[in-house]
Amino acid sequence: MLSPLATPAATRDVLEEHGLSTKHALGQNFLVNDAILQKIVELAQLDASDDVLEVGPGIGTLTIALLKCAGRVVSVERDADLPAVLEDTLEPWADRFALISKDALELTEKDVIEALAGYARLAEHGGHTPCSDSPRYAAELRAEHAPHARVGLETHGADGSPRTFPNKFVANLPYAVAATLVLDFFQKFSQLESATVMVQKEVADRMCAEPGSKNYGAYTVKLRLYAEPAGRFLVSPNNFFPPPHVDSSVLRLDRRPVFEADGEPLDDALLKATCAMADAAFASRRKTISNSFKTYFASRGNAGKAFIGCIPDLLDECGINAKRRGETLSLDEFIALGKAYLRRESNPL
Ligand SMILES: C[S@@+](CC[C@H](N)C(=O)[O-])C[C@H]1O[C@@H](n2cnc3c(N)ncnc32)[C@H](O)[C@@H]1O
Repeated sequence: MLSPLATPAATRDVLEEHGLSTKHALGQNFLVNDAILQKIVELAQLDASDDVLEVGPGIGTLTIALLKCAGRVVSVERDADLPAVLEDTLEPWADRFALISKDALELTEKDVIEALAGYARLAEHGGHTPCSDSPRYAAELRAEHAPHARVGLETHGADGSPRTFPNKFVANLPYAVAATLVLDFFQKFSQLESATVMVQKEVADRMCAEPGSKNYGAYTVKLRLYAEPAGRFLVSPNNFFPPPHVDSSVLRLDRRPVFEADGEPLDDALLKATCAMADAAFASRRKTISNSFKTYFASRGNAGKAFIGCIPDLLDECGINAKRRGETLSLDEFIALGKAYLRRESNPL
């Protein structure tokens, strides 16, 4: 068994011991089936060289599975009642686990570096860190002395190549913020190689949607600039305590290896412009792309209104028929629009 907490009885017992009950407002639907944990860690392809970022450890059910299969785990939890629980349930792994108590939507790189500095302190003081003399921990020891230096995020992969922490994001996410968090983390943590996340099934459908389908929208385009779906499976409500009212999916997204359009790297300005083109194309989903662009720019002040006259040329330059709808455009066409947009001397972004 990967996690002794993955049963309804064990989950109820832990909550009762601490005088707690689940909080619906925080999306607290705890996993109670070990077979699902097994499938999550398999999909995430974890090994001891992986450093994992988790959002919402809850009482630690999935966290234990992560600690058994990966190297270090840093978890972010918003519920102020849970650190005391996690101190108990994760006690055997205290040397490889760090908790950041805050809203994951506000997580910064600095928070993660400070969590790493915590590991370094343990290593230096003998702690319980079993591999404190391994090269993987050298960077953290340096982080102790310069906790805000970027070097604090350096670590080494299984093949000994340098990389930065955390390289994998694995979580059973609070559904209300799941879509936002996944996109935000791919944008914010450039070192993330993949995200393996439990989300509401409909959110997974949006993340995986292809052009021309009803689930394809501005969010899909933005996420797919950063990552590609690499596998998923369905999870029914009876695998949670309490059961949610929706079906869930676990989805793995792998970072796109290189951001390229016509052989050129996508820089931040182009990523931002391409995201704006996605918002513009889906501003009025039922309208033609030309009219949807007009609606979008009309709502963006005088500079936006002034840009409306450029829309026919912009579409023409990218070989996009003005009568098409946003949902038919491929990722490459959105990137082409972003590039053409940036070529304009004055743009309202
Ligand atoms: C679906 S539960 C998952 C719990 C546990 N990982 C499991 O699989 O059983 C979601 C968790 O996210 C936490 N949470 C909710 N909103 C959050 C936020 N904005 N930032 C960090 N954690 C949050 C909840 O308190 C809860 O522990």
